[in-house]
Amino acid sequence: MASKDKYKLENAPKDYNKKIERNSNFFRALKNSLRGIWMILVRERNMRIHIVLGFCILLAGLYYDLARSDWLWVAVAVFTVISSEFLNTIIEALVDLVVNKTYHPLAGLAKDVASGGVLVAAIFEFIILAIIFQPYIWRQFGIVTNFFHH
Ligand SMILES: Nc1ncnc2c1ncn2[C@@H]1O[C@H](COP(=O)(O)OP(=O)(O)OP(=O)(O)O)[C@@H](O)[C@H]1O
Repeated sequence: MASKDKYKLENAPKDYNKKIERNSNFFRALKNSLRGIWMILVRERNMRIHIVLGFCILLAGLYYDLARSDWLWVAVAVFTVISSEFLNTIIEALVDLVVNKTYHPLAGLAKDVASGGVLVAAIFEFIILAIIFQPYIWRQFGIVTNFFHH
């Protein structure tokens, strides 16, 4: 495989000599998991966006010196979106594998529902971030109002 096609697994030749076996030790399992994380970062632009956004949120949280309980909500919001993107990528890969580039309404349904899940998670993240950061951002502009105080 040419190096630029390294991450395009769709066209990878089937290697029947390669064995599929259980991960024999912890470190091999860890290596495969890290490879999974690397693959999703390389292949999915949305995942890179979520990660960059996550870092921006981290910096904003440090800047505004969020309370410990706020950090918990922010972490839940960010990781929910990232998890849903993992699930979306798994479903896309499995659907492509099963239908092998042929059209099927159920394939479309599975992909659309998976990507709908990411959208719902992103809306959840937005709501959490709005609730947490609203007072800090408004104060930045001299407006001291906390909509969600009561
Ligand atoms: N085999 C198929 N049969 C029917 N519809 C399909 C099939 N493959 C894709 N689609 C439709 O095309 C859309 C885009 O599919 P694609 O595989 O390009 O996902 P994507 O653009 O990578 O999605 P995402 O942006 O969530 O990563 C799907 O949501 C689905 O509606």
